[in-house]
Amino acid sequence: MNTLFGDDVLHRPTPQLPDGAHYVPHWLTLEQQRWLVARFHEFPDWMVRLGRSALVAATGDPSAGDDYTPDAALVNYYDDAARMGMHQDKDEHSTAPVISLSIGDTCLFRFGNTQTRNKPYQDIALASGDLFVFGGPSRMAYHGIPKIYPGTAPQGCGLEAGRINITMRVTGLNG
Ligand SMILES: O=C(O)CCC(=O)C(=O)O
Ligand SMILES: [Fe+2]
Repeated sequence: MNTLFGDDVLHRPTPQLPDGAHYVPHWLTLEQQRWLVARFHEFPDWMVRLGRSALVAATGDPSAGDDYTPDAALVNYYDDAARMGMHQDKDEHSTAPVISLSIGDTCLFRFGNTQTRNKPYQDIALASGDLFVFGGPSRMAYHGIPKIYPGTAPQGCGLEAGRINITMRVTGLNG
């Protein structure tokens, strides 16, 4: 085994598991692991194009998307009771804008300041189809979702209930 702490060093006793639980050590070969990891780098071109056109629409600057190449997207599903606490999007090592698209139920989006998770903040109702961009001096603004408004998804948006939010990001990571 080609690892620093193989099974000979890091002893991994075979656990006794209850019915229905199955543990298969080393099921994936290294080649299969490499293949799977490589799949994570296949960010779809259509989403890069979507991100670029969103930036152009948001800023009104026809060249705003030229240097923008998102390499990650987070998709969150919110049911009636879901919330997201105030936070900064700071896992990325790039200062490029975050682009947020909303589909389904309207939510209350709390968009705050870059210093604290508390006031001053603004509450904005993000509805299905809305685009929100936070870049430049707002890139590190605290934000969160205190509330979903159930039953507000428009007919034809593809979602019967709940809300989907897609955020595109430039991670600035090579990994
Ligand atoms: O759902 C939203 O509009 C915000 C999502 C968000 O802040 C995040 O995914 O980091
Ligand atoms: Fe966020």
